[in-house]
Amino acid sequence: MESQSNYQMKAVNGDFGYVLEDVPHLTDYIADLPTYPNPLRSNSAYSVVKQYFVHVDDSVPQKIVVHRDTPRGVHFRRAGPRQKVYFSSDEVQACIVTCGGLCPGINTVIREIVHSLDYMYGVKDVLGIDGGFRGFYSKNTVTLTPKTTNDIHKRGGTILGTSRGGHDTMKIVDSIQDRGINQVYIIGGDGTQKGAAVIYEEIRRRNLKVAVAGIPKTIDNDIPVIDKSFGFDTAVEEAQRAINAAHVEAQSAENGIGVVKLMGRYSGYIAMYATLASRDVDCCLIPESPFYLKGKGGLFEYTEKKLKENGHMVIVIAEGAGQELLAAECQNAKNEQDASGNKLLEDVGFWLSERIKGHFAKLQKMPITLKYIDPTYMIRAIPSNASDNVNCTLLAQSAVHGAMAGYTGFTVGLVNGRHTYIPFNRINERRNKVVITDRMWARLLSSTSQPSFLGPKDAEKAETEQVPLTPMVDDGENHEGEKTGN
Ligand SMILES: Nc1ncnc2c1ncn2[C@@H]1O[C@H](COP(=O)(O)OP(=O)(O)O)[C@@H](O)[C@H]1O
Ligand SMILES: O=P(O)(O)OC[C@H]1O[C@](O)(COP(=O)(O)O)[C@@H](O)[C@@H]1O
Ligand SMILES: [Mg+2]
Repeated sequence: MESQSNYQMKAVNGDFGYVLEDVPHLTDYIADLPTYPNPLRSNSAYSVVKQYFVHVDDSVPQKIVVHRDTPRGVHFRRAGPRQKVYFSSDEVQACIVTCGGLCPGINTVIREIVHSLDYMYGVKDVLGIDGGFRGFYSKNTVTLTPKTTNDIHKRGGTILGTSRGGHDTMKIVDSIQDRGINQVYIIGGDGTQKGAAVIYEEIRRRNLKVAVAGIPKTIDNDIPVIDKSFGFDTAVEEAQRAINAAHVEAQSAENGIGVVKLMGRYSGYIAMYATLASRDVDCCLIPESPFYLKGKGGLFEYTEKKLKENGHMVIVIAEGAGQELLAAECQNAKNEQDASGNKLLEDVGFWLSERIKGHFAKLQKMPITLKYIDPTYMIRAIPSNASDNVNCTLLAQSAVHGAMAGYTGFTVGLVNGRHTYIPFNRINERRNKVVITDRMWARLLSSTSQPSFLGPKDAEKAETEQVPLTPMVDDGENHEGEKTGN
């Protein structure tokens, strides 16, 4: 096997097109590190498990659907406990930081990191960083113990606080060094994982024995490579309550329309899954699929048709959808960003509701009753559901096993149902988006019967790009964009 490495990724090539996109290890830049037998060897809960320890060569394929002659392709290192660890229990000074927007399950991840470090590895020193990245250099830390974190998974939000902006690499790494921290657990979304990558690089430049582990958090489910991010299931489930309310309101009025705005700045996964789950939604609008209001095949025409057929209609719109339409109409539209550099969006749900009301008022022959529901923060501020709690637990345990085993510069994530360590650059190179020429979006279109809104121009564009609008045969591609569907 040949291997080539840089700060972020070690690509190891094997036979039949096998590639391991490996994560860095402390021994890549620090020589002669001592090792210790994994304390789990004498842990009564785990010692009875046959093959509890992960084999050093275990890896997980990124592409699970293959043909007979397909090369073996990209693999990621399998997560889990190793026979040897690179930290003794009393040497570890860990810290946990949470950044970016809230998401159900953050507290569960915090709890499980603290509990796993203590109960599995005998680590007692765990610090919480207060209020996101800037907390490293502008606030005091909090001590985290199994006792103080025992029931935090029942609460929404993050007990540590979070923030956007404030990422100052030098100050953060100075603080890590000054406090003697040697394991850093960073819970956050795409922005946070970019921040984690530069922290890791600076730590490596300074030759510090500090493991940096990312745990991906995003309610938008827009982190690439991984199957699904924690909290997503909970959010989709909670969104059902808003959609149900919109449906009840719409059904109970003559020509009733319910409009629900859901999260999704750049990716419409929550809207798509909430729509597919509900069956009460007649139209789902997401950032990836441009739509138009007037004329043939437009939203107004479809709304009139639905009201005539059913007497009511439910529309789900992701907050990032239709922003270009809105900007074209509002002269004084702001082009602002939040402290992390994310685009600040106009309220597209309110805008759409007003435009629909205006259209039917002009028509005169069809009076409507429209109710607009914006449950955004209610959806992300709740505790995680049972399935996400288990998901969070396994992610936290995998992160702890990885750091104890000396891996660094990695994000832990589920790939094809297995926990893996993924190099930061793979997580940070792009954003996961709904692919509107893939099967999942086709399923949605077929379940709502909404128009595809692909005007002649879009169809032409798709044709010139040679993207099949409705693939009739299985092309065998495991499109990353449809990670949460197949
Ligand atoms: N490219 C980047 N490099 C370094 N830090 C970043 C970068 N992008 C975002 N961050 C930092 O990551 C944190 C969270 O980012 P944000 O975009 O708000 O949320 P999320 O991580 O959930 O996407 C913020 O403190 C922000 O300053
Ligand atoms: O109002 P805030 O706190 O900036 O959050 C709004 C944004 O947070 C999100 O939930 C996603 O945020 P993250 O990238 O931090 O996970 C978006 O859907 C939404 O646009
Ligand atoms: Mg983000």
